[in-house]
Amino acid sequence: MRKIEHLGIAVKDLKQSNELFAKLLGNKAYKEEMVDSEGVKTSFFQVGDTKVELLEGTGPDSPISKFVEKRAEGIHHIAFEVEDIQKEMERLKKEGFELLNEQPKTGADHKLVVFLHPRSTNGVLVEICQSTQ
Ligand SMILES: CC[C@@H](C(=O)O)C(=O)SCCNC(=O)CCNC(=O)[C@H](O)C(C)(C)COP(=O)(O)OP(=O)(O)OC[C@H]1O[C@@H](n2cnc3c(N)ncnc32)[C@H](O)[C@@H]1OP(=O)(O)O
Ligand SMILES: [Co+2]
Repeated sequence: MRKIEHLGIAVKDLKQSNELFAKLLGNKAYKEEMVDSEGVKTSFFQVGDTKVELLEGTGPDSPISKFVEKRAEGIHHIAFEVEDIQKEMERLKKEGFELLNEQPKTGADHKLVVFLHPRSTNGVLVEICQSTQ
């Protein structure tokens, strides 16, 4: 794995949180993007060599809405950048991690993504992602 690509933070209101994080980080989100397949609206902030991804659920079945409902707003996942996602999926499967999807999915910000179930990663939802750019 190359680096932490982003930290995903679940929020109730993306607009309000964009303002809050712009104040906190001293710069504005560089993009907003809907990912209908995941039921999320996202925004991205560059922080040095990595990013913060804010996520608001778009409906009650969204993983983000469920997370906020069951727990609270807060850190939702950690995303690691990989060079070859298929190769990394094979490696992680062999190591006994539980992959949540059989094939990479299209994520936000020009990425292919795969998630690992938090029960196989000490309670932390892990995303691995490969750039498509
Ligand atoms: C925008 C695209 C992409 C990107 O490009 O960056 C994204 O980041 S999308 C982010 C949103 N998408 C996802 O989160 C997809 C992967 N997640 C899932 O498949 C599910 O959320 C889940 C992790 C399998 C949980 O789903 P489910 O079992 O239906 O939910 P429950 O609410 O019943 O939770 C079961 C169990 O898991 C715990 N949980 C849920 N979410 C998390 C989390 N983010 N981190 C840690 N633990 C989590 C939840 O608390 C339950 O635990 P117990 O109560 O102890 O059973
Ligand atoms: Co993410």
